[in-house]
Amino acid sequence: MTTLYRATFLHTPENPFTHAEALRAEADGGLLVEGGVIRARGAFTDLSAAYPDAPVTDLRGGLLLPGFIDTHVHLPQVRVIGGLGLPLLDWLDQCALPEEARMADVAYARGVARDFTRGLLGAGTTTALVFGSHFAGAVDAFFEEAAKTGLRAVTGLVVSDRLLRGELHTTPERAYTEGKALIERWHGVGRALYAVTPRFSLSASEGILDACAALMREHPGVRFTSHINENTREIEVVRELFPGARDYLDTYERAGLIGRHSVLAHNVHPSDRELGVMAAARCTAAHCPCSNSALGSGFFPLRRHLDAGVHVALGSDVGGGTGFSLLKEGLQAHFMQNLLPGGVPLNPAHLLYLATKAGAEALDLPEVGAFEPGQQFDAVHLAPAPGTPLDAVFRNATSPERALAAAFATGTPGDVARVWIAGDAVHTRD
Ligand SMILES: O=c1[nH]c(=O)c2nc[nH]c2[nH]1
Ligand SMILES: [Zn+2]
Repeated sequence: MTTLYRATFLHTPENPFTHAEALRAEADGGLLVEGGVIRARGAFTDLSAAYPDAPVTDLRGGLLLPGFIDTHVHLPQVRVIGGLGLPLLDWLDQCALPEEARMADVAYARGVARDFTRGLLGAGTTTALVFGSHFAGAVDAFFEEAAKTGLRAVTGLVVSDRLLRGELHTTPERAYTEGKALIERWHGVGRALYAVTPRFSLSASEGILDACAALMREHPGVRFTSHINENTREIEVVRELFPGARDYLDTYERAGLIGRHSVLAHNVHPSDRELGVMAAARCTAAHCPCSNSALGSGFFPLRRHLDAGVHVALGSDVGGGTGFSLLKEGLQAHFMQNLLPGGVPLNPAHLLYLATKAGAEALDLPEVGAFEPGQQFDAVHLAPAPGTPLDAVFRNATSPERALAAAFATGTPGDVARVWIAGDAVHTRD
């Protein structure tokens, strides 16, 4: 099936942190999509002349962006968003972990997976690196829900063997066998990819990190994700637990877990050595600004990451984060860099890149992240309801870039009118 989409569209096929003019915009643009793949892109008048028989879907009056890519979000925490006012370790104990224990019940986990997937798609997120559950049945339930809805999900069994609560602990042997079974069942099936996921070094012994490394070695192509350097108290505990490690990163590095397919969430308090190793390994820091603010974790040192050459993408970190919208994460990143002495001034091109192409790079998914011919048509149509302030800005914007800035400043999931993955409509606002 072929469709010619007519829209004001923007995308960042290049990295605006390293390329001038990275933001590409068409005020009256056309995207020719055939079988879910973008075949041609340009001014609408040119495309309609070249493809006069293609049926036109008219999306004028809003903005069409590549689908958002969330590189850090927790499946079992959708129902506990809003536990404000606690630092990380207290928030885990009081808010997150009691809910995560409920995921042992697969029927409960199915409901959570539905809420979660709806939250992502409704915010315009089409690809997500998802911290799964400590329970294999819940991870299965989420893979099934993602397959049903079309969401591109990269996820896995979360493993820990200490310092959480008994129900959430496993053993290195079980972590390996359950992980292996899930990889064999899901990795590379449809749009699903597996991510080996020790929760964080605080809750993961060397034995369980070694089990994770065995899964990575035996299944090339699976992704790796965990947390790092989020909170000063957490870092102290990790230092005590791993007296032989040079730093937090080293707890993963010496197990063989750091490489091109590794995504480490937060990294608010890194050392220069850690940044150097992350850059050399070409792994990614998933920056989660709303979570860092809500949990009081600190200001992400974006300048130091960029100077060291570390790739950075964006994560919502639901439920430490405050919702699924990567527009809100972009705005909060902008605020925090503004407030941080020596912070990086972030313009709309940076924000769009962080919310889209940067995530595709992080996950090594060249088929998504922008509107290049040959890429999948994963897209979000922002079309605010008539009479809203964002609608007023859109109707009076002097350029697509101005409208994009306003979308980050004041856009919400309520402004997401329609979302496509591989050309299929996966969400339509009521
Ligand atoms: O923001 C966070 N959310 C979590 O669930 C978590 N677990 C370990 N470290 C974490 N940080
Ligand atoms: Zn997290």
